[in-house]
Amino acid sequence: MTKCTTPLWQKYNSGIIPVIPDIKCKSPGEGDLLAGRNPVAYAKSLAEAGAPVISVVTESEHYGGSVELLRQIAEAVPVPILRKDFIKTREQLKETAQSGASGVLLISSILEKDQLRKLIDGAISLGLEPLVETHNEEEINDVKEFQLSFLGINNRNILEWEMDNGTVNTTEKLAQSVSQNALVLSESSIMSREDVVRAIAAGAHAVLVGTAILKAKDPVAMYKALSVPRG
Ligand SMILES: O=C(O)c1ccccc1NCC(=O)[C@H](O)[C@H](O)COP(=O)(O)O
Repeated sequence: MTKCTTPLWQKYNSGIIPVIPDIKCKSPGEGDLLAGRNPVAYAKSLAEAGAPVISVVTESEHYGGSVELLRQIAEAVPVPILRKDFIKTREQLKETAQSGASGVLLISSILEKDQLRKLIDGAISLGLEPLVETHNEEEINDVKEFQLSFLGINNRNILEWEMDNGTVNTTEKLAQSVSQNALVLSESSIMSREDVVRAIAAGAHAVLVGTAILKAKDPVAMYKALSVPRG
């Protein structure tokens, strides 16, 4: 039950910092991010560049995504796909599994603890690897009772719709407080190699990057530039 973390650990153990590209068609802060590109072709190019996992934002109103896009990318790309959305129900988990995703984001700030527990169990029972996302010390403490293989630290407060200035400082503050033997993913606001190095030095094992790759003149070159050797 480690569909996403296995390839991430393999990359990490090979000495390269694993970078998960995040595909979002637009964002509240940046507007259109695809600039006329086909998101499926974009996903394929990043898988070919070495991405061990690809993340797809399916929320439609703010990020322009869809479950249909998730399905198309999962069908076209030979690496595990992680679904990012505001998942609150078992129905959404079923839809995620049926679309061909391997992992699913569960956001601790929008879920009661019991609801989160049920969704973690539900995801696992459907063959999905849950990525449980936190943003502050309280949330890190709240999820300590769960045995997690994949834990996210979002450098932004997702409830502010990307209008806040997230920084890797959040990962630097929180990564050492993670008590599980989990793969720790630093998400959002990672713009440079220096940010990647800082996140890993703080205790993260992998990073998730959307905007910096999407906005680069040459996304594949940017992807490779961010995939730096570890320490
Ligand atoms: O991260 C979330 O909790 C989330 C949930 C549902 C839809 C979108 C969500 N966040 C947006 C992202 O996933 C960011 O695109 C991602 O963290 C990359 O951030 P950035 O590199 O700053 O574009």
